[in-house]
Amino acid sequence: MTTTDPAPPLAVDVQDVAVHYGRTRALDGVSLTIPPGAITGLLGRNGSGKTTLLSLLAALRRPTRGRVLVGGKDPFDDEALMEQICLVRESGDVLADEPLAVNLRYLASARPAWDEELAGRLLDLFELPTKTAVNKLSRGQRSAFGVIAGLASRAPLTMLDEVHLGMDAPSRYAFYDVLLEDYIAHPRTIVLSTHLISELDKLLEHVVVLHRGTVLLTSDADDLRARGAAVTGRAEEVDAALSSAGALTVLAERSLGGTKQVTVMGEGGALPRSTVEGLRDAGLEIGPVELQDLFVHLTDTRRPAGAGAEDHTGRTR
Ligand SMILES: Nc1ncnc2c1ncn2[C@@H]1O[C@H](COP(=O)(O)OP(=O)(O)OP(=O)(O)O)[C@@H](O)[C@H]1O
Repeated sequence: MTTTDPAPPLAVDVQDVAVHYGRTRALDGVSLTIPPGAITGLLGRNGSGKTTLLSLLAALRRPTRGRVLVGGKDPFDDEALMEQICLVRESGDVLADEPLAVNLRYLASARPAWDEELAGRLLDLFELPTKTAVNKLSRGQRSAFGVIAGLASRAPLTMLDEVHLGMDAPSRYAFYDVLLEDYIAHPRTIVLSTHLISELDKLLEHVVVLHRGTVLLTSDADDLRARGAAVTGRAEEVDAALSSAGALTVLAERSLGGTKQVTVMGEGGALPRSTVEGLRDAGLEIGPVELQDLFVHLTDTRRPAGAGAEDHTGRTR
């Protein structure tokens, strides 16, 4: 490999990891893998352990128990490997009193694959003032700076921890476009921790859901989408077809005028093909399930543990 060859995307392997902050178990018995060269969504409710997990992958802390491997190696105390790992957090790891331009020069010197041209293009896109100190920027401007730091680093493992949360909608959608375009041109492992699941749905290729410090689910995103379907049609036709469709779990219902969309999930895994065909034969439109609906269902703490499947009227079968 010459010095100009980009480093390959890095895989992540987390083995039976625990992180305890005093009596708080931020992570407990967490084992998961993150595939190299894919965009992974790290999802979880507030306090589920996302930031703690990312800080382990970036070698900012050691686990209380277990092993973290990035590209097959322990990143802790491995400077060459740490250069390949970029974590951008909303709190920002920046020279807060220094102007943006100084921060960008620092990043360019610290990141082997830093792309000056991309950084400049994003500065223009987000209209950031380069002479202003970071601590004088608005929240949205600081978020945009975090996005620039993450994307222009082109790190083989790039992790953005809710960094785009403070950006307004046009800026966020511009970010998603640039992220996808740059990821296709320069494949790397990207992990996005986010609460804005519906906005990112189509970008995600792999999903990890943490819940109360444990792994609730880890899956290829398309396999997850195939567990359910969004069924749309005239309200009475949707109701009639679903009531004779067998055991299904209703994730969400939306109505507009006489039209209804019900998002359903098959019991214990994928939705049977025969069920989908039956609904289609009834003249209903079948679309993919939204990850947001699955996420809300899976992490709904109001649902009693071990509750049976519900039909579309909410009755347990
Ligand atoms: N430095 C710390 N000291 C003590 N407890 C902590 C510390 N950092 C996190 N925790 C606790 O660990 C748990 C996991 O926190 P973490 O920040 O990893 O969650 P998160 O999923 O990123 O949450 P959010 O979505 O709200 O940002 C929480 O209960 C939190 O209160």
